[in-house]
Amino acid sequence: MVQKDSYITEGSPYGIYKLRVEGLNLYYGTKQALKDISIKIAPNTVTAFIGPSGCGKSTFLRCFNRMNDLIENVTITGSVMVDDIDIYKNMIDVYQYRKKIGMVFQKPNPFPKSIFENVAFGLRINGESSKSVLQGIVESALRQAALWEEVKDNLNKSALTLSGGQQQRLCIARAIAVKPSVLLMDEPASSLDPISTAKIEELIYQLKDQFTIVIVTHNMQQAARVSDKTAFFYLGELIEFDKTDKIFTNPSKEATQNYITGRFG
Ligand SMILES: Nc1ncnc2c1ncn2[C@@H]1O[C@H](COP(=O)(O)OP(=O)(O)OP(=O)(O)O)[C@@H](O)[C@H]1O
Repeated sequence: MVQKDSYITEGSPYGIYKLRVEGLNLYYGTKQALKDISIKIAPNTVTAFIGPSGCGKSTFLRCFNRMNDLIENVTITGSVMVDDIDIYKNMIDVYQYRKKIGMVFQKPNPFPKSIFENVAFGLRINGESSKSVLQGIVESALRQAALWEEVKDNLNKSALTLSGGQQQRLCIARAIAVKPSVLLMDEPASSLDPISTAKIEELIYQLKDQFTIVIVTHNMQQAARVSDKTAFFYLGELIEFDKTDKIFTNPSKEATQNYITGRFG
């Protein structure tokens, strides 16, 4: 039996990685934005992507749910394996696949619908119509997103009446209601005040029991607080990937050291 702790800290003793990328290159037209990226991410961990603006963090994050497919002129080579399946191979049904991957964006983007319908949205699309099932899952997702107590008496109110921090937790509830196995977060707290940010960070920490989480952040304190492992990117390359403590206290590469000490970026 694998000890969960060794799973988390040492990666995967039996080679079971949730996400495994090998030799990934991505071009926007002729401009290369990602260069020969390889990385292995263990299940039930939080991985932070850090690096100066324009280094490719968001582009790389979008490779995991094939969102770059929606951008014209993008070419991708190499492999991105999720649960040991290469998601860029032709036989993948992208629409079905994306359901496994939740995404939370920088700016909260609730639909102009009620709080309840925002969380129920993906479930309804998946064909769930039973009121009691929907109610149960909506409540559970809102509880997991630490929003239930604040909204339980107002589930029919428009989501747009919530504060920014509440809206972001609602978006997290919406993402997790359909039970994805991976949760991608692109600077999820950058538009929020410190109290809302602390709530989101607490949430990320708790959600890793159920999901594999990858978060892009400009905030190095945040990366240090919430992540198990940190990947430092620079000019489209993955410079260093290691345990978060190591990256922030004793990085192996000079470029990482320069970045975390604020010498550039
Ligand atoms: N849709 C696009 N078309 C062309 N180039 C793009 C596109 N999106 C990103 N790029 C370029 O790819 C590079 C990486 O951008 P990306 O947004 O991934 O970086 P980032 O590290 O997430 O930056 P930031 O921290 O500022 O969000 C940049 O040079 C950017 O200009």
